[in-house]
This record gives sequence, structure tokens and C-alpha cells, in this order.
Amino acid sequence: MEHLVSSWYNDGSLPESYIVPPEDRPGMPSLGENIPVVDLGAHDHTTQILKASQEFGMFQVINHEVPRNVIDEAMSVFKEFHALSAEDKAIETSKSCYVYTSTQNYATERFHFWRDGLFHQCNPLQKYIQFWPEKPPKYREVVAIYTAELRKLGFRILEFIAQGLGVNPDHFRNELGENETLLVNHYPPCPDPSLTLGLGKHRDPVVINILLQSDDVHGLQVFKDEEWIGVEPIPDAFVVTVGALMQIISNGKLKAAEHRVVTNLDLARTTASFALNPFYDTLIEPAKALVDASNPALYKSFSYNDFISKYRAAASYSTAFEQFLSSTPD
Ligand SMILES: O=C(O)CCC(=O)C(=O)O
Ligand SMILES: [Fe+2]
Repeated sequence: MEHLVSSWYNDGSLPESYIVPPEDRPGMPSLGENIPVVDLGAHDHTTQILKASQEFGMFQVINHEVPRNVIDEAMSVFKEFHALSAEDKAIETSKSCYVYTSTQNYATERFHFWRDGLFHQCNPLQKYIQFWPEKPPKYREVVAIYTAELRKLGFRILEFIAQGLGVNPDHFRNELGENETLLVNHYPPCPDPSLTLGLGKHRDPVVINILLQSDDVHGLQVFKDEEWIGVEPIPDAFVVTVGALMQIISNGKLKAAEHRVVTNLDLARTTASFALNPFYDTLIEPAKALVDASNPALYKSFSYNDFISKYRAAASYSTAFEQFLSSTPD
């Protein structure tokens, strides 16, 4: 807890341990390209989602039916939480709710990232809400409504993806998407954004992730064709990221987006990643409907628990997925 960037960033210093190696530093992102924006009210949204998930592994959605006031209130309490004093943020840490800085491997990582995170489990609500922050006072009420809406949206998007892939529309219901988590990221202003990262290059270890970003503040970038593309913050849109597990379940038809976060000199940025994950003992494998003699399975079966424990223990998040795949026995 004592390491939280938000509790010391405004002394203006950039500790050496936050300086990333030259090869990882953020240069200029590629100009002119943008990730696709899918209008969920349009008739061909399934086709657009599939195409974006194949080419970019990431897209934004508009007309998503999550009410504007639900989003605004959630973003307000997310910002309020990260503005609390370090003491007030020191919630009783449990396995299902905790506050941390940089990554979960703070003690062993080679360098740190310029971000604080609040992580908690979401479903079932009755089981987990008691562990959520008590401050700000409206946190639990507002975030319960927000996560219920995001869960609905998440399953709609999974259904569109299933339809687009040609698997059972309910393929992701129950086991594959029921274990939902929320990660509220906060990136304080940084004295030298050219030397730091808010989060290094990674693929999300999830099925899909639905990200809310603060209006107007840039930071997220996606790696495509050996170039970094900035993800434009669009008011009232969510950014959907195809996770590593979806790449496996789709037998490589969809691609998990490699992405990272850059920092800003003057602006703080707050985001919330709502992830749809499997239960711990769920078997992850390419969907049977996508595998036949001419389309052999590209990945082995494994339990989500095995995957997530190896992913979290990996020396670097940027190579965690490759490392995991090469470690699965034949
Ligand atoms: O804050 C962002 O823009 C992205 C955060 C992210 O990549 C994550 O939570 O996995
Ligand atoms: Fe991510």
C-alpha cells in the first residue's frame, strides 16, 4: 500500500525504478489509424465485431444500451476512490478485493508501472459486495448497478461473437463468462511520460474485457502490424478487448489484442476494466464446433486455474501468454 503512485506522484520526482528500458519506451503512436467503432444498433454489428476481433483484437462499441447516468456515476465513484487518502484506501485486503500498484508482482518486477489498481470479484454479488470498498459511501450501490449492466452487455457481445464464429450462441454462458472481475485503474500525471508506462505491453488473461475510459484523456494503445495505434477516447463508448482465452476458444480465429498504456504529463486518467472470465476449474479449449480434420486444434486443453496462476507468476506480462502456451504439455 505504501507504494501507491497516487500518494507521492505530486512531489514531482520520477524514481529510477519507474523508468522503463529504452526498447519499451513510448515513441510516437502511428497517426491516422483508429480501432473500429461498432454501432450495436446497426444491422450488421455481428459481422463488424468479428472483423474487428480478427484484425485488431479490439473495438469500441456505441449504442450499447448501458444508461449514460449509470456510466457517469460509476466513473465518479471510481475517481473518488482513487482520490481518497492512502489510509482510506487501505481496505481490508482479501483475496477477492485488493488495492495495489504497478502489477501484482511489485516485489519482483524489474521496473514498475505508473498505475494504481483496485481489483475485485463481482459475481455473485451477494457473496462479494461485502469485500468492496466502503468509501466513497456510494461505491457499493453505484458499482453494483454498473457491473450488472456491464454483465448484460458482456453476454450480449459474447453471444454476437459466438454467432459470428458459428458456435452455439450460449457457448459462453455459465462457465466461461460467469466469473466477472472489475479492475479500476488510475494513472496520475507523470513528470516524464517519455520514460514511463502506465502498463506494459500485454494481452488480457480473460475471455473479453470491457473498458470504460475517462472522457478526453488518451493513454491506451494497441499493437497492430508492428505499430502502436492510439485508442481515441469516445464519449459514451466502451472499448472491447479480445482476451487470450478467447483466442484459444476460437482456435485462433480471433486475436487477443496486445496493448499498453502511456502516461500523461498534466492529466490523470481513470479507467475500469470489467472482465468476463471462466470459473477456476473450467476447462479452456478450442470450441468443438471449430475443430475438425482440416482445422486441427491449435491449443491444448487446460484449466483456467492453471492458466491464471502461471500468467500471474510470469516474469513479464508481455510474454506471459507465449510462456504459458509453450509450457502446456503435449
Ligand atoms: O487503462 C487502460 O486503458 C487499459 C487497462 C488495461 O489494459 C487492463 O486493465 O488490462
Ligand atoms: Fe489490458
